[in-house]
Amino acid sequence: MCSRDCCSGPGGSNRGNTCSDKKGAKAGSLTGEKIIPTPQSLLYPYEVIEEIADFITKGSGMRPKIGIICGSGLGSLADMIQDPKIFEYEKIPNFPVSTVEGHAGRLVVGTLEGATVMAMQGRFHFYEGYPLAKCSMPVRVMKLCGVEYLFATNAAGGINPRFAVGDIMLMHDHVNMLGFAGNSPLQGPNDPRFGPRFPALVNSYNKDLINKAIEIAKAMGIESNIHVGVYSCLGGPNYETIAELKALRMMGVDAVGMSTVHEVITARHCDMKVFAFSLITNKCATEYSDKKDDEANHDEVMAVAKNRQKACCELVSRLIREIHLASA
Ligand SMILES: O=P(O)(O)O[C@@H]1C[C@H](O)[C@@H](CO)O1
Ligand code: HPA
Repeated sequence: MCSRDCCSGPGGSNRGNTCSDKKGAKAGSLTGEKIIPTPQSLLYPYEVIEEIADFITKGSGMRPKIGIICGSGLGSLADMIQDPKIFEYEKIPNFPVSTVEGHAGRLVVGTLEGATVMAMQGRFHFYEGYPLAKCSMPVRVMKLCGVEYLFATNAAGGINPRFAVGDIMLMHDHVNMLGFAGNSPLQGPNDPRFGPRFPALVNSYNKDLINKAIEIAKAMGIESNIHVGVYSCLGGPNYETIAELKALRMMGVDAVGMSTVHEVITARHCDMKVFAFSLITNKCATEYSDKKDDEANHDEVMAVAKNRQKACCELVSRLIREIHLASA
């Protein structure tokens, strides 16, 4: 049994894949260590991503243009897809499995508002024990399937006091807390077939798509529930302390979650256009109190997502329609 990350972690086994231990190499090093740190980018070489992408494009007979990542409780975004071809994660070679409630664990390929799309009904989080490169590996699969636009969605806690539960925050920037701690999905040798060694991240969130989404929200009559703001990803799985939330607010963060940022970094590295939003599922307290209401919990997150799925679905489908019409 290999002790490297590619073979260990949730979902565990290395299914049919890339690990050199399979070919008989011994885990170990000159110093006798049993665990060899593997640079993140070596976990999924280009050729492996290409194999996964081929599996999906051949299996679906499609080259999707738009990729969607469904946040916690937002799996219904993928239920809108017409003529869906469904790939259970556990049946996709070298794919991790989803371990979180509200993340079904399947890839859905089909059409939505005339556009070809692929949606992840279930994403991978750092706190599940996956390294960031593994969490965001599906974004590279999307790229090699032909995806040009990434729609990333998440459930998040609202730190901005103006935000109410059920509001939608269009992301226009992020604060990468895991990056501050020295972690990146791009860590390790760079493969220029994906993108440059030092990608710039200013203007990561496509302004045209944000503006179109605001227009759509106006047309839907939900303008007062829409904000534009800054998201930050922490490692989780614990929710934040009051002191952490205060610090995030001072840094200009409006909403906090446990995903998306590393997916956006990976998408921008390979030059995808990005649209992302947070559904505010709970308000984060930034003052000390004894109120139990101040404590976030996943059941509440899921319940709010369920209540607001209709609005989220409409926003996403209308925006996809605009992209499709503009390129037709
Ligand atoms: O996958 P997302 O970011 O939507 O999920 C959020 C963060 C945690 O996974 C979970 C906490 O309730 O919801
Ligand atoms: O308050 C939160 N913090 C972190 N992640 C979250 N996901 C939903 N709500 C939250």
